[in-house]
Amino acid sequence: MNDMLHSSTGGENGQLAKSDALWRLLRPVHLHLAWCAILSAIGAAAGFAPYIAVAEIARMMLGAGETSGSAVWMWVAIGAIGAGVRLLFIFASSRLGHYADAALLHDVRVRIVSKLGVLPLGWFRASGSGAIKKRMTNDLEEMHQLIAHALGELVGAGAAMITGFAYLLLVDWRMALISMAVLLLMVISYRIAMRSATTHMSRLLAAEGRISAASVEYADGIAVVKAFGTGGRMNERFGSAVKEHTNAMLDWVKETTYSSAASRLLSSEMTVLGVVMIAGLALVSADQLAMADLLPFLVIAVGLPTSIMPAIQGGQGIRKGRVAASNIEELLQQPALPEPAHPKQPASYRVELNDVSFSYDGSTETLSSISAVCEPGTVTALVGPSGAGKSTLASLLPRFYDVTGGSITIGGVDVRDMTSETLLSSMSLVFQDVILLRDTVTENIRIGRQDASDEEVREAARAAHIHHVIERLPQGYDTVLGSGDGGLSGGEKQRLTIARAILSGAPIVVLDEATASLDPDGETAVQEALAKLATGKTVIVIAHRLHTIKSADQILVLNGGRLVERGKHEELLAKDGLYARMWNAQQKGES
Ligand SMILES: Nc1ncnc2c1ncn2[C@@H]1O[C@H](COP(=O)(O)OP(=O)(O)OP(=O)(O)O)[C@@H](O)[C@H]1O
Repeated sequence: MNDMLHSSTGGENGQLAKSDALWRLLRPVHLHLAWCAILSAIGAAAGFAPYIAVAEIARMMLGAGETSGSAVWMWVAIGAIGAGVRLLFIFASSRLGHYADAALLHDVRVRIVSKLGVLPLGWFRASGSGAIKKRMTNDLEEMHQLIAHALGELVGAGAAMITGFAYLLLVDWRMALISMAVLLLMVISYRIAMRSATTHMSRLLAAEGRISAASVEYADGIAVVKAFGTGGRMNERFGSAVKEHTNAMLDWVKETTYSSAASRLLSSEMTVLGVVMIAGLALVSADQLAMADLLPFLVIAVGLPTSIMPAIQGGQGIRKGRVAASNIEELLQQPALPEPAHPKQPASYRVELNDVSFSYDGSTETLSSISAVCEPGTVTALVGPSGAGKSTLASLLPRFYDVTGGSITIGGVDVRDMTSETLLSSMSLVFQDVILLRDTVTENIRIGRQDASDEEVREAARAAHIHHVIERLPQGYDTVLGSGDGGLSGGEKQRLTIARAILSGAPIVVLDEATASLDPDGETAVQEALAKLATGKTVIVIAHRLHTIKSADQILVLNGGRLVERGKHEELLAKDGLYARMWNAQQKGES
């Protein structure tokens, strides 16, 4: 069943495109691979020489051919040379395969990394880290298997079978055809067993996906599971995914019981031996075949099924490699963020939205005709119901995506006319999903400005009201943080990123206020840290709790991707529109 699990997982659709992708990706090592295949074929063919030598010597002993001592020694020499050539050529082919593999994968890795460096940041958000990791690890591993192993295995197995049959045909064509028929039956029964592999495999993969999602959900939500007992929907989801996986597996096993057993029976050496013996002895007793000519079939035909599995596995390796190559090529063909031919430097840090529209899919407008000016030294708050487009609008400033209509300018220069470096170094981004690197606290803050001294890092931490928290950590500023670290609370992590932003000193600050409610002390600390960060800068803040932006210089109220109200807190309350309704609702909720 394991063989079946690894069999074809895709239909014929797109096979051509996948082959093209593989061909293109392998272009730099085409010559290496051709040599690798040639060496492997010669090695595998030469590997038959010792068996042929044994068969020929046995034939001579039984009087079917030349019996001179020199002929025996000649066959001994041929056998020994064949074994030597096999060792040498298979070794050389494997070396060459691994050499081509190292050269190509180095090249592909470099291309992927440089591509990741120029892709729009929005692509990363949309793809998710899992998909990127898959390209960098699983797909590259499949390519490695193809180049370093599968190709050689497939060609070697093919060459071995062709050489074996060619020799057997020379000995006796009838017996050779009988042996071939048994192997053909084996391949046919294997194909029957694999007939519905695609459907079963998709079902199994879907079930595996659900098990993995349910496991992540379970691990992430373990606190809730423990707090509310071990039952509940999470267990149900996990249980049903496991059950579906088992059923899919059982259905497949049930359906393929006979064909699988038949292919195993036919592929067994005993079956080939039995058929060869019966057919051979029948021909011998009918005086159609010399006893000595039966020997090569007992020695060689019986060994031929052993080449079939490597051939099938090599074929599967190539199929998987093709899918991996098409995934990698898809990534390499993602359009890069266009960089300006003649980059400009902004004269100031006045942010202007001019009739900005944006659509994720090119048809539905997520933002429509938004115009506003954010002056340096002021705070602009973006508010509105969930899904109004606040995060989308904020993400257009650092060019996570490019506007689809209108323009965004900084100091009069369109953001698309600045290099990514100029643009990103002009702004600090403080988002809710705090990313901490697996590194020390100091280095996590120093991301803000690489050349900052330890003292400057501490200064920024003090300004962000996080210094005293860091001091209490086991190794202070040298404590190593990272995903899953339990050392810092949500508010503390956010203040750490604020310290980063303070250190960078970027003149524009885009921040997404935390939606998670902090304890009053934590919230005051975050607010004070933000106030320090914002001083004298162009600040654009996505606000969820309206009381935190009461004193903003301007509040832009978004609804359904449109700018429906703008003004200061009091002015908007007096308007008695959407903002006033949101304010009243939040006041009521809090009281
Ligand atoms: N990557 C994306 N691809 C397609 N549509 C998206 C994407 N991100 C957001 N949207 C859609 O765009 C619309 C605006 O979403 P956005 O996240 O900007 O709203 P928001 O006002 O920030 O909401 P919230 O307060 O809940 O964060 C929503 O309908 C959302 O489903």
